[in-house]
Amino acid sequence: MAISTAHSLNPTYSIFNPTQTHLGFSQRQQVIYKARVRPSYVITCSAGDTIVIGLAADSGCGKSTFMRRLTSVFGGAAEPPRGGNPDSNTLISDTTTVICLDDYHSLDRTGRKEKGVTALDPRANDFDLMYEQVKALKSGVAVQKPIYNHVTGLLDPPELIKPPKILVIEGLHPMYDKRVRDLLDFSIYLDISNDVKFAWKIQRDMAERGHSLESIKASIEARKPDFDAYIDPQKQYADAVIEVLPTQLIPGDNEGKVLRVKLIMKEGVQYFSPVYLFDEGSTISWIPCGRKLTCSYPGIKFAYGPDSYFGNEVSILEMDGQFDRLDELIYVESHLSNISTKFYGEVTQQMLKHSDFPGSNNGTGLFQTIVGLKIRDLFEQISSSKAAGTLQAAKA
Ligand SMILES: Nc1ncnc2c1ncn2[C@@H]1O[C@H](COP(=O)(O)OP(=O)(O)OP(=O)(O)O)[C@@H](O)[C@H]1O
Ligand SMILES: O=C(CO)[C@H](O)[C@H](O)COP(=O)(O)O
Repeated sequence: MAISTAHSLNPTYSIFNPTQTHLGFSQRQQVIYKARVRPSYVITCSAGDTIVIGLAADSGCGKSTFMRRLTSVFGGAAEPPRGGNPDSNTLISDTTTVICLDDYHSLDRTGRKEKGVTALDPRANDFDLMYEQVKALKSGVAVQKPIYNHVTGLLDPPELIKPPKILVIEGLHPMYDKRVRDLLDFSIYLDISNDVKFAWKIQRDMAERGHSLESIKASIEARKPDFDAYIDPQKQYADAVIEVLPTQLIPGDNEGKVLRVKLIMKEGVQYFSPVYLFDEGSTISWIPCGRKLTCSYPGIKFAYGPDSYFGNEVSILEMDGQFDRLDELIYVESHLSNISTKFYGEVTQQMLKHSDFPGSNNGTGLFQTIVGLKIRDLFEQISSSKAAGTLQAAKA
């Protein structure tokens, strides 16, 4: 994608209204903030073919892991912008650009502390800027996106983001603001139940970040009211939800190691046809353990069927338990339809390729991989329908 002569767009496109105050920022704070993040736009030659995917979840719920699986489906490594801020949250590959919506925090760590708001509170985020920039990228215009630095807790100088083929916006609020939501071609919500979230947080923040059990509990409790008010309700808008629950195969289990995972897929979404097990629309329960699939205690159970979710018609595919041998996943894959693979065994191949990623032996990894393949399929369908439209217009 070539970039034409860079120049600012019409000043009326400016994001910041000088009369608007950002949650009671002082005059000085506003000046610093605006200087840091005020975007300078660049017009590109792109025809605006970018498709936009939204991925919502709370912090520590597997968004990065999912993104690594998704970018791998398209091939090529995803890396931060070359020569840019080493603390950038952006990941760029040949096909995809993943931006983290934390970059639209309008209050830095100190600012949030002073105002007594969490990062989940919409008042700590700049939805006008998020909307303008996602809209610009979708229509082929590069933007100077702010960076929220998780190391320092400050807003860093912006980085240039060019319109990619696929733009993924991941974070706390991709579906909160209707204007941003309406720009999404497909949306996903990772719904991690409290017990499981707690187990994952302990595992990561205690082992890798040296936090105490008490501080992890306190941080989860402090975020919960805002999580319930602003993050969780977004799942009603998602085209696909990956819900992660404690297993039902071990009565009273609270270890969070064996998981029951549901893939909830909305019916009637353009360019997306839900995956099914054995027979589309039937209600099925399947225990695949036996000669073709090795299962140690507590085994594996699949379920599939139609259902309703927030008043929408959905299909739900469920897996409870974990795989002993990933190569045998091919047996399960061969019973799934509409998985949008390009060759027999592609799901199994992807899972084997990333067997070291968290969740590779259970439904989280399996369903994330399948959603990645569905996104590739959606992208290809949208691209070919746009190409067909362009050809027709040229003929007319
Ligand atoms: N499917 C999974 N199974 C088990 N543990 C998982 C799974 N996904 C994530 N985790 C755990 O949660 C931690 C956070 O995962 P990840 O970094 O992908 O989440 P995130 O949503 O990107 O987090 P953050 O927003 O805080 O950067 C991992 O280190 C791992 O311990
Ligand atoms: O919920 C979060 C999303 O990742 C973070 O807590 C939020 O971005 C604030 O970051 P930090 O804790 O580094 O100040």
